[in-house]
Amino acid sequence: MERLLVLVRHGQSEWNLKNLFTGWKDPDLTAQGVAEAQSAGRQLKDMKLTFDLAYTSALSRAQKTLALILEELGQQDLETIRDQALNERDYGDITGMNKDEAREKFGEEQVHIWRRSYDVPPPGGESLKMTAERVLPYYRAEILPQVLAGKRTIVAAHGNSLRSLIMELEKLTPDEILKRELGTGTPVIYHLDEDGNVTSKEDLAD
Ligand SMILES: O=C(O)[C@@H](CO)OP(=O)(O)O
Repeated sequence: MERLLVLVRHGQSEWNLKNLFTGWKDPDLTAQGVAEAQSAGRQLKDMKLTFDLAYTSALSRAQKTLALILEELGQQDLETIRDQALNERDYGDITGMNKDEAREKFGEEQVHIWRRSYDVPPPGGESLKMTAERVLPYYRAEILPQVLAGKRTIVAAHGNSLRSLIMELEKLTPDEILKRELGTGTPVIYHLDEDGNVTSKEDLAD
C-alpha cells in the first residue's frame, strides 16, 4: 500500500517580503508567492501525484498555497482540513517587527536565539519545542492514521510548524533541525512504512 505524505511551506507572503516576524499574523501571498505555489503544483503534477486528503493551518497564506496547488492538479474539491495546530510558531511580542531592526535593537545573537534555538521562546511567543508540542500530537492523532490507511496526503503549512514535523519524521536532533531551512513553495515528498517511519524522501528543492 502506498503511504504518501507531502509537506509544503506556503509561498512568499507580504511579510516575508517585508522581512517582518510573522507568526500567527495573517498576511496574504505576494505575486511571487502565488507563482511559487503554482509552480509547486506543476511539479507535483509532472510527477503524476494526486491526493486523497489535504491539511492546512488556520492562516490564509498556507490555505491559498494549498488551493493553488490543488488547482494545478485539477483537485480543487479535495477534502481539506484546516487546523490552527498547524499554524506558524507564535512570535509573541516581536510579531510585526522588522528582523533587521530587531537585530539592531536586541543584537544579532539574541535574535538568532529567538529564531533558531530549540527551546528559548521569543518574549510572549513559542519556541520550536513548544510548537512541536502542539504540531506533533495533531500529526500523530489526525494526519498519520490517514496516511497509514493509504490516503495520499498533502500538508500545506509554515516554516516552523513543518520543521517540527520534519524533525520527527527524519529523526533529527534539535541541532540538526535548527540548520534546516525550508524554502517557500517547495514540496518535500515522503513515503512511510506501516509504522510511520520514512522509507523514502524527495526534496524538490534539491
Ligand atoms: O516570521 C516568521 O513567522 C518565520 C517564517 O517566515 O520566520 P523565521 O524564519 O524567523 O522562523
